[in-house]
Amino acid sequence: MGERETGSDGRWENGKPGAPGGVDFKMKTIEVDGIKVRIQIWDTAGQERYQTITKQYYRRAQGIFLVYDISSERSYQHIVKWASDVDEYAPDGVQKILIGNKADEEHKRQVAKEQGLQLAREYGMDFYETSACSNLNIKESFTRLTELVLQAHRKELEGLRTATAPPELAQLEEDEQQTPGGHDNPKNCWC
Ligand SMILES: Nc1nc2c(ncn2[C@@H]2O[C@H](COP(=O)(O)OP(=O)(O)OP(=O)(O)O)[C@@H](O)[C@H]2O)c(=O)[nH]1
Repeated sequence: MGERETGSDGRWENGKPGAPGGVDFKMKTIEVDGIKVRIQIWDTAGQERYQTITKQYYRRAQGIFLVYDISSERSYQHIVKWASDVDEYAPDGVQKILIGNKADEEHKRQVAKEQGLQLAREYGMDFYETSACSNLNIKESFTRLTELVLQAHRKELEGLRTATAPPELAQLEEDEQQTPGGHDNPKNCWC
């Protein structure tokens, strides 16, 4: 989707150039529930000729936007194919959101909002109509997808928090005494 922001402090940053054909990479830091989350965004091309490459990027995805253009019935019909590719190549727990983009082009609309909602319901996904031009629902949809990814990885996050928490002082003293080279046994060493 054609995001247009650039720069740091919550705005888009261009990723390293040189990602292979059909893939655009950007990074952004957003805050969700008081947690600062740095997200990597891989924008894979829709064209058929890039499919072999772009499918490889699904494997490590944690969240995916399936995007159609509200002014193109054809792009809406294509979502079925994208969804089946995602099922085949993305990890099981991947979080997905359906997006109807170009909502600013109301005069060219070919896909009713209800059709988007209906498809999203069928797939059990959240749904947003967005506009990269008028900035409609861009922040909301990224925040929601990040929220879903965080929720899906809550257990891993809790594990990380526990693992990095500083041990209690008493625990440190206890560990020191059990160490072969600890003060209670100066003759012991590691060699
Ligand atoms: N009016 C309008 N135009 C948009 C919007 N988002 C993207 N565009 C235009 O649509 C065209 C395609 O945008 P891209 O960002 O290249 O779309 P893409 O899905 O990455 O295209 P592929 O790389 O072919 O998959 C460009 O001319 C954009 O300016 C939008 O929200 N509203």
